[in-house]
Amino acid sequence: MQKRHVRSNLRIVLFPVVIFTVIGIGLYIFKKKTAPKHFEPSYYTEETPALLQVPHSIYRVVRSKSMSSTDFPDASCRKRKESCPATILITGENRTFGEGVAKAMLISPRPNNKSNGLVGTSRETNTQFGNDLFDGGYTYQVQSNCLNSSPPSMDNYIDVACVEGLPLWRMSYSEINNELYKVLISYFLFLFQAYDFQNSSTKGFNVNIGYNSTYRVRSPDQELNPNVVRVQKAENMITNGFLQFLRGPSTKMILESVSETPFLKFEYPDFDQPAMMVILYVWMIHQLFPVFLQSLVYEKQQKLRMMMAMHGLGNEAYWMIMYLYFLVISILYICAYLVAGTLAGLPIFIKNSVSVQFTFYFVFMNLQISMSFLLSPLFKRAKGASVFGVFMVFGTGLLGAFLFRSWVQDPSINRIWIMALEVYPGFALYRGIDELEDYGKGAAKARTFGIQWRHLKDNTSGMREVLIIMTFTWLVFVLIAYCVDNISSLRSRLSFLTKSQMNTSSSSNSDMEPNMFVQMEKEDITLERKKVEQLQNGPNSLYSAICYDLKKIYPGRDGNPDKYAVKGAHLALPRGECFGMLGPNGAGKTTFISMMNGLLEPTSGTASIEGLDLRNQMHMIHTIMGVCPQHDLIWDTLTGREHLRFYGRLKNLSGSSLTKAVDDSLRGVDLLQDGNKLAGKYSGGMKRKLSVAIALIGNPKIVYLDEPSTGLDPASKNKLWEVILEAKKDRTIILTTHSMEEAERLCDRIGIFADGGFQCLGSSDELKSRYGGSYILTITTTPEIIEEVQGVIEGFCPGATRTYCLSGTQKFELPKTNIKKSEIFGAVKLAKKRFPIQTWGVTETTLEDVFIKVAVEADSSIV
Ligand SMILES: Nc1ncnc2c1ncn2[C@@H]1O[C@H](COP(=O)(O)OP(=O)(O)OP(=O)(O)O)[C@@H](O)[C@H]1O
Repeated sequence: MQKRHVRSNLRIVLFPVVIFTVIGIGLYIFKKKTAPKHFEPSYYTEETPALLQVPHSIYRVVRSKSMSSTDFPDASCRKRKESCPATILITGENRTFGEGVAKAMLISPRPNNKSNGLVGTSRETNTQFGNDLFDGGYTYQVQSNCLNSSPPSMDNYIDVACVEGLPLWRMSYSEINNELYKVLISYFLFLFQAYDFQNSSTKGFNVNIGYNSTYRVRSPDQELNPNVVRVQKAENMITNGFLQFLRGPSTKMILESVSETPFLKFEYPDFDQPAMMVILYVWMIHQLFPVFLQSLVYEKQQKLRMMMAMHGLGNEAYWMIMYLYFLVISILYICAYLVAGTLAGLPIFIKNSVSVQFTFYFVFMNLQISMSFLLSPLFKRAKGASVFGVFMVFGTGLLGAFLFRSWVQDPSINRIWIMALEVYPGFALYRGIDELEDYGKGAAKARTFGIQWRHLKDNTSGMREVLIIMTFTWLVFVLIAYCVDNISSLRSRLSFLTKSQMNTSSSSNSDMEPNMFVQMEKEDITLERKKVEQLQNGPNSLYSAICYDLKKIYPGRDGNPDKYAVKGAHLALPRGECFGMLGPNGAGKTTFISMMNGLLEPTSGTASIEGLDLRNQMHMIHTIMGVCPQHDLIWDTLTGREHLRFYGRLKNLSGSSLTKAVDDSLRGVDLLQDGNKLAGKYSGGMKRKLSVAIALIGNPKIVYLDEPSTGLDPASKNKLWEVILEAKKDRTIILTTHSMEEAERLCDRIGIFADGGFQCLGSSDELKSRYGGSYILTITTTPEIIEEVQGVIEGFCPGATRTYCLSGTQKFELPKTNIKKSEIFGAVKLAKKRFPIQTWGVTETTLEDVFIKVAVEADSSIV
């Protein structure tokens, strides 16, 4: 069945490919345009100033009572901005040498704070070099003193401050370690740097450098390892100090900067005002929602789902098939989306973990499918559902970007509210994609990796939050959608319970019914009722379908009284019988058939089909039932053969027996040549033939045919009748028709249904002899003499009644008991001598006459 949308499914799955191809081309052009001309085509290397890690003023260590050393700066320096010195602890075997080198290491005062002398930053980093120098935080010039320096200022958009380096001598490195430990653990303060000159002298320089190792990075195996931050500059400073100590200030050995290996330099265009790319991704992923919703509503609107149910496809199976079908499309779509996005070179796809991305989209797709099931009962028309879906998708993207995003970023909004909003799947999708985009872009800038599974361990992770919420919402939606879908059958089961209680509490419920039900029952109807009552006592292998007093009352709405559509029908149909139901419009035929095929729940009474009870075994009855509804319920996008294969499978046919059954069906209804044509391109008659073939495939035990030959040409009609006559041999057929010819040709018994009940039952001949014991005389004269003609007819046949009179043409019913056919001929001959007769004729009663008579009688008997 699901093959029917191959092309449209392919179009859907290729949609992201098209979009990302366009974006990829756009980015390629952008890249070409913006690539620096003086570099190799698109490769680039970046220089980073070599920096020191300097603690921010408030974290620099000062003297306190708990510390044994008294040479630390006084705490009063904290009151003045950036005036606390940065302490450098030094030790070694030779104090004079060590203090000399440390002093030479610090650069002389530079009053103008020019960036030429920049050496340190207080900014945290998780890279060795920290090339984010210009991204906030103070930048320091470490000098021997800051007496003449200007206060912190802006230089080339960088805050530059002078910081005084304060070397303090300690007796041993263990003393330094002791102080470093105390300072760090007890006060959360940081010393600037520590140097152990060991046995260094003017002849040789051996140094051990102490650095701040509180910056940590995660290693690939998830360990938190200390990051060796900015040690290069510390090393260079002390080496330079040693050189200057030996050779004087004119000799310098300065590490200015470090260069990375070349990398592909490409800044992605910043579309993110406001979150344009995120909106696009949200639309692309969410666009399957209207497709699914429309598809579900379409099957309901076209009654295809009902048709499938009537052929044995249970609710659960339908759910499963549709769900899996949508899921397969979704998975293909996600794959196409991820591959196309990656090929287009977008960071959100390249930088983030593929498995995280796939999991996120997979969970959302499931949520989206369950939401389609949940909302589908709200719509009657597929177009309405589709329009709603499209608006919802577009609205979600826009609301997400312009409202929801700002709420997420606003720390003053309680997280609970954000989580409540994320219960709406569109916002959860927006949040997730926004996270992926942020991680992707950030990673592209820093040339690291985007979101990984380990990021989801963090309790504050937005992705973790939406994944949990979406999974929860998905399960809830599935549960609610399933309950809503089954609510009608649940209700009917409950109503059946109350009805059976009613039936057991009172043997007859006739006192519930209005007086108008009470009318004289015809003899044939009484016989049928008695037969049914006898059959009620035990199963009978001869009878395929038995109706026990089926009744249907439609509840009155808007102040109207209840409508008694079927007032109690008894019927016993032997196997192999084709039973015809005739009746005027509104008589209750469709209601009766709908109760029999499970579309409507009887108000009371029941029926047994092949021993199965209509009230609680309908799902089993569906598997042995075939239905040709009044209006063709077929998929325009499936071929006739595919229809038959689908319904054949529902009837448990498979393999070669299925192929044979399909071929025989197509041949039977003369559609073999057009079997592979789309049913949407069939003519009205061809569709009708297909509907009949669908009803008969799979050897059903009982078949309902509602006006099967409507719209067929005489030749096709005859062919179809042959098929039905052949089919009725080993099954029971109930057929409704307005064609007397069809009823007479196909039906073994006919029941005329009027005013909510059978008015007569019997074969065509029985009915004609029972209800039509008269000749019909049709006579046409000039209109002026119709009274005279009527007088003559009534004169020669007492009891003659005029049933029709229009512009000179009159019809008379002449009771067979009062006149012979030859006497009619003689009388007309005599009449011709008195007045001119244009045309005349005598016929026996037809089924049509019986029909009209019975219908009129039923109509006039209504109180
Ligand atoms: N859902 C409903 N709610 C209320 N009344 C209904 C409903 N469906 C049918 N009826 C009424 O029940 C009566 C029987 O309708 P039904 O459709 O069974 O007649 P019918 O014999 O099939 O007519 P037709 O030959 O025109 O199809 C009609 O008076 C109709 O108005």
